[in-house]
Amino acid sequence: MLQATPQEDKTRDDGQKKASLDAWVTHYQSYAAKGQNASYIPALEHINSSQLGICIAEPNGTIIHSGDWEVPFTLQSISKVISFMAACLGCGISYVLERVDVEPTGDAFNSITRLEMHKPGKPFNPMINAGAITVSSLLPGKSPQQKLEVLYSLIEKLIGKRPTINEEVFQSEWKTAHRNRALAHYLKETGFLESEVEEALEVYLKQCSIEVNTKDIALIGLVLALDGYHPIRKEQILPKEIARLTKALMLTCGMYNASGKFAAFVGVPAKSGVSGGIMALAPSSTRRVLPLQGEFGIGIYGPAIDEYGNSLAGGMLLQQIAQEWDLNIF
Ligand SMILES: NC(=O)CC[C@H](N)C(=O)O
Repeated sequence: MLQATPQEDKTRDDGQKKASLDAWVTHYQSYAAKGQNASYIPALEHINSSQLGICIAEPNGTIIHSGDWEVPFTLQSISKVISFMAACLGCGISYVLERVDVEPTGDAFNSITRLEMHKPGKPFNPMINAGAITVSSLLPGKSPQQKLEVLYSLIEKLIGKRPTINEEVFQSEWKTAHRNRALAHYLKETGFLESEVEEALEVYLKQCSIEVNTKDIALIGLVLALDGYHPIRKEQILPKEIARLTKALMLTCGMYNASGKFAAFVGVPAKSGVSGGIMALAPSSTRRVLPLQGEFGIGIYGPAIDEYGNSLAGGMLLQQIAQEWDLNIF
């Protein structure tokens, strides 16, 4: 009996995956109208909120994408994952965990309440603003520029290009970051912040303003899925311990106070940002049914967010993919 060559099989398979993504993106795009852009950062308010795009990155270099996958957006809270990894790489896991815990809060990402309720005010985890501002202050380097350089070079290794900052978004948030300033002052008073308040904020808000597209974050997700191994560079970029710890934090705290629901009903490590990005990943699974058995990274963009700050249509799209492709890790 004639059989298709492996190459033909793969092409057909990718075509099927792309057709599924196209259909789901078209379907879920209409749900964006139920969400709203993050208006507390003025520069994000006027972005076209009906956009939805996705990119999948596989270890063999295959990239499958659909919709508005190429549109640039700012990392926002997705940057917390990268700064946490960079701080662990630079100072060691135990040093970082002396200053920030690994417990979910169930509170909004920018909440201040637990800092005062639980003495001595150690931030609960690095995926909420209090923890992420602390982590930014721990990055190696004496000045904000040096700390940011550490971050940029890790990102460059991960995505293969030097990141740039969206200056308009940075300025817009810098001028209005009253709550983040309050958090940073409180953390300074309790001794968890290692740099001056304005310096920590500059690093944190600039990392939030780094511009990416869905392919970039899918690649970062892929490296995490492979426990820190970069399949295109063929290099272990992060120690396995850091990659695993980061994935655990994404699963338990990455979708803010909807993290429990995501773990329960989607079941993959994911991290969102208020600009509408979601970085997710699928570790390999022998239980999984076709079409995707190996590890892969997922990048999603849909700027209309829900009450928790997660992309509304993007979250639904991720849930659909996880269900259809049997990605749930549990
Ligand atoms: N949830 C987010 O994406 C928050 C990031 C944003 N820059 C802030 O600090 O508020």
